[in-house]
Amino acid sequence: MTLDRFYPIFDHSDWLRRMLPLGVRLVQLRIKDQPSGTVRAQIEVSRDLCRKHGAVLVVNDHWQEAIALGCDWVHLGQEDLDSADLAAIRKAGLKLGVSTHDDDELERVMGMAPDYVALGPVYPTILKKMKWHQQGLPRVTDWKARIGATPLVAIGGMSVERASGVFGAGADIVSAVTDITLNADPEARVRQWIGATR
Ligand SMILES: Cc1ncc(COP(=O)(O)OP(=O)(O)O)c(N)n1
Ligand SMILES: Cc1ncsc1CCOP(=O)(O)O
Ligand SMILES: [Mg+2]
Repeated sequence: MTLDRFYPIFDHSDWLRRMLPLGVRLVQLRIKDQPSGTVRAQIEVSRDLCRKHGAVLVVNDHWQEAIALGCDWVHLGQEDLDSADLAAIRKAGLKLGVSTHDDDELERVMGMAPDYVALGPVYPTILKKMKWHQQGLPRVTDWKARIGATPLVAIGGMSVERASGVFGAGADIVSAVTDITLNADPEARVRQWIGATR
């Protein structure tokens, strides 16, 4: 299965309800600091919305809930991977996307046969405080050379205007948060993204 080249990330199923009808085909639900009942309910609603619209849902962090609720994909960062049960994730048939930021992390995750590798932040991000300021485009090219056929997701400070340069550097997929969620017209921005990536 080939993943769509545009990969928005949202923190609530209401965003998916708005954006999936526009043609989003790959989306992440990234919920932080919510009670477990809310997390489960959000995943369930998002799962059903994605099924209805024929989109791929990636659940961030909450791999146990993703298994329990019959989801298809999880995204795990390095700290998540310290405690996640990869065998259980694979046994349940879930696909796995992983975050990387440096050589050691890349070496670690390639041993897990991930279904995509994300590199970030390619550009400075305002979404969260990170140890890395910006990886830059040469790093995208280097990562792609090292992971071969595994899809490479570029994340961090992405915008419609930056997408073609990032694809040119070797990314297969571009992921964005605040370029959409903080835009004055998020629907129009998603339409621009879809136009720029298909
Ligand atoms: C596509 C994509 N890339 C990277 C991340 C970051 O994951 P992680 O390092 O676990 O950090 P949190 O998002 O959980 O704060 C991601 N979620 N998606
Ligand atoms: C979660 C995450 N991981 C690396 S950069 C990033 C944030 C991306 O957000 P934005 O697209 O707003 O920079
Ligand atoms: Mg995480």
